[in-house]
Amino acid sequence: MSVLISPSVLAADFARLGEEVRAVDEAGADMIHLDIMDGHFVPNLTVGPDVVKALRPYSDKPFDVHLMITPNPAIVESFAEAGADLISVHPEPDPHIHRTLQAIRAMGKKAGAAINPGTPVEILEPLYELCDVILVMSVNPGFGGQSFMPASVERIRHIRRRIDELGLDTILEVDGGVNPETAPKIIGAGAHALVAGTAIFRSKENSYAKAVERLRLGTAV
Ligand SMILES: O=C(CO)[C@@H](O)[C@H](O)COP(=O)(O)O
Repeated sequence: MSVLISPSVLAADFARLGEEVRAVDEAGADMIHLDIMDGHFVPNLTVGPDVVKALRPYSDKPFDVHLMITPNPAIVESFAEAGADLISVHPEPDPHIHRTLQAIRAMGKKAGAAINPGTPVEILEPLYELCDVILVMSVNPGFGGQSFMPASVERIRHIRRRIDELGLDTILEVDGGVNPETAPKIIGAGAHALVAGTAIFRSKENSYAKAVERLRLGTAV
């Protein structure tokens, strides 16, 4: 299975977001990752559905929207309407996570469950069948530029094993501190979708295409 790269525009130039989305699309990104934060579930604020909608014309690639928000069905729906293709939500703050995941699928979108580093992987047990994506946070969410938490490798391995045991084709995606050094460990543990902000938008060689390919191969190019 080839590795999917989903650049996180959290690290992009916010004054030129549309151009940045187009640039990573042309650089070979498989998806565009949009981090939505409400200042409650995580201590930061980003953008809402209007910005997602405004960015939609800049790329035909799937919009991979990660909602770091306290649960709110109307807000989830507004991101679907804005053009999200894949919507990941967190079980930690959501007392009705099954309903939320089912609602996302009912809107014709791929449903994802995202879990924080401190959340036991067992929280996913009742959710696997309802998910098209499992998003493993390898940093505490809220900010870009943090270091990959090494304990994530064992968590990824465990989730990969469960996906395979259940015979599912769930996308196993990892987000936080993903770079050319950590990518091989993440891929080796069984993930096949990588979210990266800093390693792409702030890569030293100043080529989004090289940065994307370097992550995809999990080696230097
Ligand atoms: O969701 C988040 C942070 O909460 C991530 O998507 C970050 O945006 C990843 O940034 P890097 O660790 O790649 O800089």
